[in-house]
Amino acid sequence: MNRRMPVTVTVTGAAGSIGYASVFRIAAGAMLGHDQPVGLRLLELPQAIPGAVGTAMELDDGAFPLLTSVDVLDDPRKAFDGASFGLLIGARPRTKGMERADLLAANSDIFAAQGSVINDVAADDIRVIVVGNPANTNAAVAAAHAPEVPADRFTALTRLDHNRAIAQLARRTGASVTEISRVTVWGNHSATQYPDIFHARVGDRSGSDIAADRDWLVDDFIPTVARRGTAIIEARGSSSAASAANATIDHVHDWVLGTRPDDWTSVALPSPGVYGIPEGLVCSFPVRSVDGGWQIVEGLDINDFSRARIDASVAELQSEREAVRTP
Ligand SMILES: NC(=O)c1ccc[n+]([C@@H]2O[C@H](COP(=O)([O-])OP(=O)(O)OC[C@H]3O[C@@H](n4cnc5c(N)ncnc54)[C@H](O)[C@@H]3O)[C@@H](O)[C@H]2O)c1
Ligand SMILES: O=C(O)C[C@H](O)C(=O)O
Repeated sequence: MNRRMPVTVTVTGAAGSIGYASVFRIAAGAMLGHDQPVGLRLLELPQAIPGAVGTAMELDDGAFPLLTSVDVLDDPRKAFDGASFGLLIGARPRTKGMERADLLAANSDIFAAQGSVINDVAADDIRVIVVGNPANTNAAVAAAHAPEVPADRFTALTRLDHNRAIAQLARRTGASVTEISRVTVWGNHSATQYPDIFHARVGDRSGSDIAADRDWLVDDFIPTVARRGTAIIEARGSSSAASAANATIDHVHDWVLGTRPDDWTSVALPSPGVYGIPEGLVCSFPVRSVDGGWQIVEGLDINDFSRARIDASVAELQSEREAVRTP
């Protein structure tokens, strides 16, 4: 019999594509472990409540041993009350022909309001992952409206980019994904992101050896990873859903249960001012999870090739930050 207390996980946009692809795996224990009971709160806009009710019915029908409760709510204050995890997925997704900049104004109000509610009612150990785009800046907005929550509890999803980079590297080298470690995605979850393989290991090969083929690196690897989201929108007519849900679960799983030994992952979190990245900017870094908190891997040599690309993505983050109003 399981004697651990259930933890409350609030999922916003629960009736949407990523929400739907996430909640069943959370209920099955893939995110917090197979010994951790979970109470799910599904937050939706009023017009999407019927869809969320249907999802809740299906969760019931899964008879998940770890799932202790499911609540469908349209009131953020009730949804985040006592929550230990906030998966902030609900947002307006980018559709064909829409620029990310268009999303800034539409979404910053949502994340300001949710940050403020999290500040007021969430559990003291609240950990937030922002998935809704533009994810880095939305996380910065939410954090800015939650002054009583430590800023490093607000993160944004770049694990999908990290996983995409590993998959492309595996395809290129013929290695299994399990043989690949120490990949880093720097910067923004956007086309300016920089997937860095200079410190990676692929079996017994070094990433810098693989990166020596600059034509492949510049013309194939980096743009394939950085533009994968757009390629998926073009192919599917809507943005990635199952892979985004998978990455969200990977992110929280590693945050709570730790990163692989001798490896790291990529997470966007407020910069403490390392690697020349301005303090407070929600930027993707190489990180390890230690005792339930993210620690940036410091001291990596950044060559000129990498520096220019990191700086370009950081410049974009700065312009996004300037475009949204924060207190
Ligand atoms: N960071 C990443 O790696 C990544 C990857 C893929 C998609 N995304 C982003 O994730 C977001 C969700 O994508 P999706 O495909 O699930 O979209 P979707 O349109 O299928 O679902 C979004 C859901 O959010 C709900 N919603 C909107 N505003 C809300 C609010 N204020 N409170 C609660 N719910 C709200 C909508 O009613 C809808 O059901 C989009 O912004 C998309 O661009 C991010
Ligand atoms: O919605 C998008 O803009 C794309 C999405 O963030 C993705 O990376 O798949």
